[in-house]
Amino acid sequence: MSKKLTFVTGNVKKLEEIVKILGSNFPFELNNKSLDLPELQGEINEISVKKCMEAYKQLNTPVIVEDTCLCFNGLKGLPGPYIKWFLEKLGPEGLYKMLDGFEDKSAEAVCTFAYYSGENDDEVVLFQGRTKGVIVDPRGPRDFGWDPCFQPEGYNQTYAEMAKDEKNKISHRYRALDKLQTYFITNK
Ligand SMILES: O=P(O)(O)OP(=O)(O)OP(=O)(O)OC[C@H]1O[C@@H](n2cnc3c(O)ncnc32)[C@H](O)[C@@H]1O
Ligand SMILES: [Mg+2]
Repeated sequence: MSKKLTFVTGNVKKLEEIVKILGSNFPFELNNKSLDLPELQGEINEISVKKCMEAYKQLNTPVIVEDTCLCFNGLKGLPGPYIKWFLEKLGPEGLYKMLDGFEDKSAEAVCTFAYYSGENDDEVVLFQGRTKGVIVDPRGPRDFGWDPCFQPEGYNQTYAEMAKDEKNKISHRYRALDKLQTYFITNK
């Protein structure tokens, strides 16, 4: 193994899923570093690029970060990147109630990985995965974020009710990691 990459997150549940999804099929050594990185406001891609550069500034080594958004179509994409704060204050029930006055309960979970090698001519590379669904009255275990109120399209279970392996086959995170994996396997 030549390259070492550092994945920076303060979220253990994210890390757990990433390790499971990648399994042994990843050509680089992936270390984890827990930092609470500042997240600037803006559009999804811009936030990810800035988060990645901030991680690089702090660690000075090739880094990967991930940012997850939950976009309500009825609210024109909000809370989007601000979902963490909405979830923290309102909980999954409150997220569902936010859509009370809206007929459209559809939403999209968006996961963006950002990688920066730190090498001179390189830029931050993004890998994005999206999963469509609807926001429902929460059902299932409460161990990971907004999982209880997100029901993926074509399923009658919420992410929280699904077996972890099943979520990991269709999730926003899986889809983003699939692209990231292909990139690193091709650029070994
Ligand atoms: O250190 P980082 O990686 O930023 O970790 P974080 O917890 O701050 O994560 P984000 O900034 O990406 O904010 C996303 C929010 O959505 C939650 N979340 C992320 N992925 C999720 C998933 O697959 N299912 C449910 N909730 C999720 C997460 O717990 C946060 O509250
Ligand atoms: Mg964060």
